[in-house]
Amino acid sequence: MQKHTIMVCDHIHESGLKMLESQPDINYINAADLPKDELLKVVGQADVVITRSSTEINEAFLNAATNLKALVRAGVGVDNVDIDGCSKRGIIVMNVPTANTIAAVELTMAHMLGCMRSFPYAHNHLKLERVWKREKWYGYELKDKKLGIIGFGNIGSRVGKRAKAFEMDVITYDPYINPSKATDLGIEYTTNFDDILACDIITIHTPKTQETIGIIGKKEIDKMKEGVVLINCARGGLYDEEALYEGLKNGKIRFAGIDVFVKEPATDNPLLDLDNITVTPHLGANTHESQYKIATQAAQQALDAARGISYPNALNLPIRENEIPDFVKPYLDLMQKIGFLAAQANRGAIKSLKIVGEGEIGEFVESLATFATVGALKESLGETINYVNADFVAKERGIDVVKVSSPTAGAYKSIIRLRLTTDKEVIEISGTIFNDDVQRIVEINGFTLDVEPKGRMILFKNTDVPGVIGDVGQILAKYNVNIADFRLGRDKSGLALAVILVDNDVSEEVLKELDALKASIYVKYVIL
Ligand SMILES: NC(=O)c1ccc[n+]([C@@H]2O[C@H](COP(=O)([O-])OP(=O)(O)OC[C@H]3O[C@@H](n4cnc5c(N)ncnc54)[C@H](O)[C@@H]3O)[C@@H](O)[C@H]2O)c1
Ligand SMILES: O=C(O)[C@H](O)COP(=O)(O)O
Repeated sequence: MQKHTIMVCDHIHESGLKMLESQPDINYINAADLPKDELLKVVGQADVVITRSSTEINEAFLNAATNLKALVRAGVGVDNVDIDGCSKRGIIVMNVPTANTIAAVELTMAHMLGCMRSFPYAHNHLKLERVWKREKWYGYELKDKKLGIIGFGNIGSRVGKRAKAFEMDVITYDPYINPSKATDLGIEYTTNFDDILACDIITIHTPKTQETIGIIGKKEIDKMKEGVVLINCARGGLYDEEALYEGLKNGKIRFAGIDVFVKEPATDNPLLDLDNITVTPHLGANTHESQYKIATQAAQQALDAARGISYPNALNLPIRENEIPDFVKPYLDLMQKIGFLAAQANRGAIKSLKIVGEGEIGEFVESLATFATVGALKESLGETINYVNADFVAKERGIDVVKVSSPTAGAYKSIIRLRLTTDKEVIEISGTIFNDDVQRIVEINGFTLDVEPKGRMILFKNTDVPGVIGDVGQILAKYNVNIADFRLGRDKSGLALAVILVDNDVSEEVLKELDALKASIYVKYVIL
């Protein structure tokens, strides 16, 4: 039995570990307790890894992970993963997007309440210092305060709902959502960031991207109300930490609730020296319920990926299987075969690929191009080319990939065409699907045909003179090569192209003999 290795690089709930341990085809390695430099020495064994935010998936990791095919981030944020680096290497990156939503939402509410009532400070005063001083701990209420939410996705929107239950006035800024997502909940939607800066409390729930790093800095804090409260349970660095420190120190920011830091573990962070901040060590996802869900989902995703079954929540696959209509799938499969066929029939350094989708299939030309590229490069790169790295590899090799779509397809409902140009020649192949799933090559280099693309195929171009078919048949018979199907295309200039499907392997000797026929223009042999 072929065994796949799944390595767990960070601590996940034992429910997920048990799922991995119990699989006969899985070699499971728990490397969560290894120091990260030690991890690099063993990660080369892994086909699939499961990680959390504590493992940096950078160049050094990827260079060490020589067998890695897929990575499961057991959580939401992938700012610790070099996704481009993974894509270049054909590594599929998945996350587990919603399993920790509630945990993060509730921690955000806890921080908000903690900030309003100085909860941890009052607690420590009594518990650690044994001081009973009720008048020292007057707090503030959430009711009637205005909450500004930056980022209204899974977490932000649920924070909004809960804030409404506290009778807060809520406004959100998220340029990427349909405003009705907020307004349907009675939450104001704004495209003016200053509306957020004018709030009593501000919380952020965006991913960490070039656009959101430092989205709150000194300039923004200057515009805020005196005594504003800031919450960050999303990612360190969304609030510029120096500006946050300054604002807390000079009292412009009355209080902050912070779960995440630029550098973690954050035991040396100057923010910890302040006494108007509540901090937690990146606990947003750390509830029993959420970690159980994340670990079991991550383990299942890792198992499916290791076995090549599916890649749920893949972030760098250009095509999401569940978003592709059923009628498109056989065209994609056919396009990959056409790419493979074309590259075998026209060996050499590929210069360009022109992918055309006509008719209904036209709008899926991007996906057709990915499949054509995989097919065309499979001849030279074998299994190292896949749907994740196809675009990168084509670019790296200087292959010009041209995509054309047209709403009409002549006599067909849809037709797909590939023109593959190498340093030697050009080949053009077109295909279509009949009766929903019957694949057919309908044209090769201008010759109209009707061939099922499968198995061993001889392409024989010749001058269209009497006796050629008989000669070809005789040679194949002489070498015990059985003909399964013989399709002929002819053109007006007196040339013909035969596509001969055969049951047995065809040797060089046979091909040479066919090519030696007087009528022969070329002989090509391909295997699909
Ligand atoms: N502290 C924790 O342990 C913890 C736990 C879970 C999630 N998180 C983090 O919380 C964040 C949100 O997670 P989610 O599950 O809600 O993600 P999500 O993808 O559901 O929502 C993110 C939202 O941010 C919006 N957004 C993106 N760029 C924006 C911008 N420039 N301005 C305003 N809005 C923008 C998106 O449109 C989206 O609606 C992520 O950074 C995630 O890593 C942290
Ligand atoms: O993005 C996330 O899912 C959270 O920040 C949780 O990260 P963690 O798995 O490292 O706790």
